[in-house]
Amino acid sequence: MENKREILSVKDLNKSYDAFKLKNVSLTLQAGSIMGFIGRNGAGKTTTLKSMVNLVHSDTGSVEFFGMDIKTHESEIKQRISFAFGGVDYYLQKKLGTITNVYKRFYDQWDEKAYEDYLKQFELNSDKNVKELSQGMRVKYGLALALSHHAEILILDEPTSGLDPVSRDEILNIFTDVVDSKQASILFSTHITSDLDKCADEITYIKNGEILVSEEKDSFVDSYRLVEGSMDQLTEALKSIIIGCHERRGEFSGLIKSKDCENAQDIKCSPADLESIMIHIERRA
Ligand SMILES: Nc1ncnc2c1ncn2[C@@H]1O[C@H](COP(=O)(O)OP(=O)(O)OP(=O)(O)O)[C@@H](O)[C@H]1O
Repeated sequence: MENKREILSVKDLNKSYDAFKLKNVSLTLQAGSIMGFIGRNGAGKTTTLKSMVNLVHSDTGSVEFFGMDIKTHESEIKQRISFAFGGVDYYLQKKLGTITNVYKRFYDQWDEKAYEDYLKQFELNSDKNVKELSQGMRVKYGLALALSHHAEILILDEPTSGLDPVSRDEILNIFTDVVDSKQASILFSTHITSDLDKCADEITYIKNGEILVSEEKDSFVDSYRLVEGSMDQLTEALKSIIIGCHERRGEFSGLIKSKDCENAQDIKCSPADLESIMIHIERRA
């Protein structure tokens, strides 16, 4: 990626609830990139994202946006970022125009022309109430707000959940347009790994409150291969390198590290995708 510049740095975040711990969570986001944040239900994605923007108070650790600490420069940082946890699903009885009039007062860099353009592009009508919008339209409205104050980083918790494949594709296209035109970088959580296959540059994977991996998506995906075969092909040597082996109807499937491919000759070995990697890693004891 050209012009790597770190615009978000999370270091060793810890947060304890009664039955859950976020443990030493660290990640960095580069300018001009889309980072997908994945993990099972309850793995700690929302807690991490909320801790970043100080909606959850971490016990220890630091979060810096543009080199400034969120705890000491919160209002300055919040002028330059945007975050959304779910689509706009509050003030259901209010017109979009009314909500926008309140929202825009918080932002020094509000750009009315950009906002009008996004409304047009997303086919949204200011005179409609939120309750009249579909889920996809609510997400688009949230994006129109986020993008109209020149936010440099968008932090979005499951922005595509509940959307049909066509609406999801539209949202992902908007993400890539925004990043490619250098308007903003995006960090978003999702369970829909195929969305990330389409648009993410980087992947951060959290498991049980700990970051398992945070790196470039292509190299992460390429570091694994999917192996399949009949049970009699599952030798002791293969068992020692296979990850998350699963047996079904006399056939096994699992992951191996790409570097171990030469030890799995005569076995069907194919490229992995994020979904298969996640499934097998989660199956690992
Ligand atoms: N305010 C809270 N008090 C106590 N426990 C909490 C609180 N908020 C979250 N948790 C717990 O922390 C864990 C992580 O929750 P979190 O919402 O961060 O997970 P997630 O990865 O976003 O999950 P999902 O994909 O289901 O949205 C869960 O076990 C949850 O019950």
